[in-house]
Amino acid sequence: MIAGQGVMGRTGARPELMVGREGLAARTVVVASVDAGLRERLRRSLTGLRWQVREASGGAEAMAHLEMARPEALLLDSWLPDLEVGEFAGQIRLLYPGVDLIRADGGAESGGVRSPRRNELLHALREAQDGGISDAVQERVMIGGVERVLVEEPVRRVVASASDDGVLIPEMVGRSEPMRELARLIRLVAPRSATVLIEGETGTGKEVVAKALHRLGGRAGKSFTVLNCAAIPETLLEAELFGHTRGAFTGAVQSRTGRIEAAHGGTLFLDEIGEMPLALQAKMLRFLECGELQRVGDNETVRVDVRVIAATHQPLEQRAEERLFRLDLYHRLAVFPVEVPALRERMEDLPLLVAYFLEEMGKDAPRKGVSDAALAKLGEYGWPGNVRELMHVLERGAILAGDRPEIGVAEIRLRARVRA
Ligand SMILES: Nc1ncnc2c1ncn2[C@@H]1O[C@H](COP(=O)(O)OP(=O)(O)OP(=O)(O)O)[C@@H](O)[C@H]1O
Repeated sequence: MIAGQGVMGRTGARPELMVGREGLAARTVVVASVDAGLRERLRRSLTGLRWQVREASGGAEAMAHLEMARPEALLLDSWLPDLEVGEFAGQIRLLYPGVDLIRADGGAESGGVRSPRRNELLHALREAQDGGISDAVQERVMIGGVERVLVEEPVRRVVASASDDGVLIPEMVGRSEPMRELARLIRLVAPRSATVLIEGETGTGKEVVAKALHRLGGRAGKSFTVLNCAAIPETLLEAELFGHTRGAFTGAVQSRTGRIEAAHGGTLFLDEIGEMPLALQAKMLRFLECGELQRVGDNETVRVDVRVIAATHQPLEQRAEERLFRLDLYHRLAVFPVEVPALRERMEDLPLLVAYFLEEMGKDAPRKGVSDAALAKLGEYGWPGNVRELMHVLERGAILAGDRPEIGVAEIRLRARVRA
């Protein structure tokens, strides 16, 4: 069965996914590494590339997967806790000559014919390895009487290349043109300290983009702090962001560090920035311009080094023109604007996203597939809630399918009035 006639009909793209009782991801790869972070990054990127990933933290576990899962490929880290890698690789060659062996240390077995499949896996491996490396230079300094770790501009091992359009971001599932463009922009701006404004409808993945910017930048090893400006009452937001001294206002029984100061050295993600009250916007602008802030009720100025990434689902420029948002703050935030596409604008990514979420759900419960008709139904929908809505529809579908291995058309419950 070939998936996604409905999707194909919509976009003209040809999803290469196989669906049916075997599930959507037809190819299997074993990832053998003691590094859980590397395995996780590989699992995410390879799942997006339609691989079913079996993880092994050592050689013996990898061997068991090779025996049980009969995979097409094995990605082997340069060190294993229980077996000597070179010897293990030699055994694999003998016992499983049909398995594509890719070694992280570039050992002899990683040669051979450079098939598209090998290239794809090698590429994913390099990406995942780079994602784990932070070459940030750290320095301890005293700020406001407190020792802080300051992160200098990093000397990154891998510098983003604007022309490298084949390189996607592992945690962002999608290979459509809008996602390629987004990945290109992320890679360009991540290593810089410029403020980024992420715009996009609800559920498109703005926070995913913000995290990718943090991970690929020089502050990867530092904190990533999220503050949703819409979730905190207006009266508390200033103190939450900037901190306050004891007695600064009724109820301030002790002094408190604000989120900006707490994020020192790292990245501060201001979600729903459009909801920030106008009075606070002036204070935020001052901080962005000089990197200094004053706690509520305090005269002392504190210098804070933080990268600010903001997100909005509102048309912020328009709100600024309507004087609902400060125009000067808009320009300061939008040094580098990034637009995350709505799901309906990249429907060719739908099968990949479905495969990815089924795989994710398969970690806690028996893995399910999706019938052709169900996938077609998903392809005909308008997705006002974007990727988040797709995830929830699949979760609900999997529960409704009960013990059946496949989510059928009846289990796909969509909001009636928003069909494309
Ligand atoms: N490209 C993607 N690949 C994988 N998962 C994604 C992708 N985009 C979004 N998601 C998932 O969808 C959910 C919603 O994403 P996220 O919270 O980043 O959206 P958002 O645009 O910030 O939403 P909101 O505007 O409501 O804050 C999350 O669970 C996220 O992991």
